[in-house]
Amino acid sequence: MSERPVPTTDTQHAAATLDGWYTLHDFRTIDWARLKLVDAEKREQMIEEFTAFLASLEEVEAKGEGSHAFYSILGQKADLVLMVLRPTFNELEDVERAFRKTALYDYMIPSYSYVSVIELGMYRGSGDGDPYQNPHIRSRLYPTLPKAAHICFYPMSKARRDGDNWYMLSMDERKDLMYRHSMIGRSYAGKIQQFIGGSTGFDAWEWGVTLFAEDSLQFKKIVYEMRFDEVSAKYGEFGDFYVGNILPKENLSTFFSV
Ligand code: VOV
Repeated sequence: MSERPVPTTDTQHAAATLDGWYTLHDFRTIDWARLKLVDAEKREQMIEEFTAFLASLEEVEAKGEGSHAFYSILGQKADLVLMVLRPTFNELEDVERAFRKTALYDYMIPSYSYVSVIELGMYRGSGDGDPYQNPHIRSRLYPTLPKAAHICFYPMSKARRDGDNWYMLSMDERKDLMYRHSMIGRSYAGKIQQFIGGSTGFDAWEWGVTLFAEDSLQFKKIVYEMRFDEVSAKYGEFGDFYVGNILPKENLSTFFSV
């Protein structure tokens, strides 16, 4: 049995999508001035408790029931991001609740958040059979997020301007443009892993783009190269970019040392 109805593509204006796990990006800024006032022993206890919270997320991931990524963020837009993937909105809320209960949470100021659902476009169809039963497709819809050295997140939309309106293009035109986009993407195989979250109706932009890489320079290279590609050059509209470094739970003491 398919978990979701199998979409058909060509008869509709909207490109059919396969939809996987719901995704929350929760960006937080640490209130360092307040944290400095906490004595060292209490701070260590808080870090221990937070480590246990991250370990509980790892257990869910090990069971294949969700995934997460925890990264520090460079610059002043945020200090941390917890990216969480779960089968339902309710389970995302469960994670938010558990996060809220940690003592360290009280020293974190919300800076940005983004809600989406892992999405695969079906511009080129999905092959024979029920795509939701195809192991390759499943591994992309319900992924275990990489533990790569670096993350880059940004929201984006496709333009709806007079003249350049993505949503007024024919399916064939969009298919052709997306094919060219995918060819650039493929040239970054082994360097960048991308996760596209569809967010129309969920958040302020239409997609949340999350990229992972071992070499942070690859983010600049792919985004710059794509700017010259028609899909991005004509139709791409972008929000703020958030970049950062993996934060393993073993490094929390160093991260929170003040
Ligand atoms: C590793 C790089 C990489 C690769 C291989 C890749 C491939 C593909 C394929 C094959 C497809 C279509 C089918 C599907 O699988 O969804 C997509 C779809 C999409 N992409 Fe992409 N993309 C990449 C990378 C990649 C980047 C860096 C960006 C940001 C664009 C930029 O200018 O900053 C992006 C955006 C998107 C979006 C917003 C969509 C959905 C658009 C829609 O209208 O539906 N993407 N993408």
